[in-house]
Amino acid sequence: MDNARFSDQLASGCSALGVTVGPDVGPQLQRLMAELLKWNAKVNLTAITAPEEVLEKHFLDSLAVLPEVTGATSLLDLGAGAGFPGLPLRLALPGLGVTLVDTVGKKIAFIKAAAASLGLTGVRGLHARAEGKPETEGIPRAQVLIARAFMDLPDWLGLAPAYVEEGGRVVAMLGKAQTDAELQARAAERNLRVVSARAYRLPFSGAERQVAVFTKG
Ligand SMILES: C[S@@+](CC[C@H](N)C(=O)[O-])C[C@H]1O[C@@H](n2cnc3c(N)ncnc32)[C@H](O)[C@@H]1O
Repeated sequence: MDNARFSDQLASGCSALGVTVGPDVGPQLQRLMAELLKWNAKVNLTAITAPEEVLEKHFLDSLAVLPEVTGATSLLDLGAGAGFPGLPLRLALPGLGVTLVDTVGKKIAFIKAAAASLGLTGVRGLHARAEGKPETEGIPRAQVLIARAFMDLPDWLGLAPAYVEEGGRVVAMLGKAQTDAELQARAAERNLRVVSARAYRLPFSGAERQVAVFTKG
């Protein structure tokens, strides 16, 4: 994908999603894509490798949740894989400190290398397993905890509160939409409250997504 097409697709995708990013974000995402595809040729980081799909399914899907993250100063991305959604969110929100956690060392090695290559400050890759004990795991709490394609919602909501600072929120990026009643029930099981839930579609494939936000009590 050449630069002009990448810029056009990013702009039209952001517009369809109702999000805005600064002028530096496009070139930085292009560099991130180049790093991802270079690494992925040697080590398996993601099954999504066609540039158009990386742009839509990794980059734009990550940026789609900007409204749920904007305003936070710290973000913890559990099960970040090759850095999604944490890395695109950090690119769009330069003041955000982001910790990305994964059990797979090569994914964390990629995140660190990509952050260094892009000159990103405030990005920490952590090779760890999240099991609900942040102190012993060495995983810091954050104002906003986020995960995409990490665990089933009930398991995720069971684990999540341990990683959120007081007054913080849990952002769940869901492939399969839940009804309001289902979200309320899942939240109540874990002594959480639903703050918001929003369905959206990826701009080119039309794939359905949902983002739900929870807070304690
Ligand atoms: C399906 S991938 C999703 C990756 C990324 N969030 C995305 O949406 O592209 C799930 C990731 O969670 C990681 N993972 C699974 N259980 C974990 C745990 N308990 N702690 C940290 N990472 C975990 C896996 O290694 C894998 O990289």
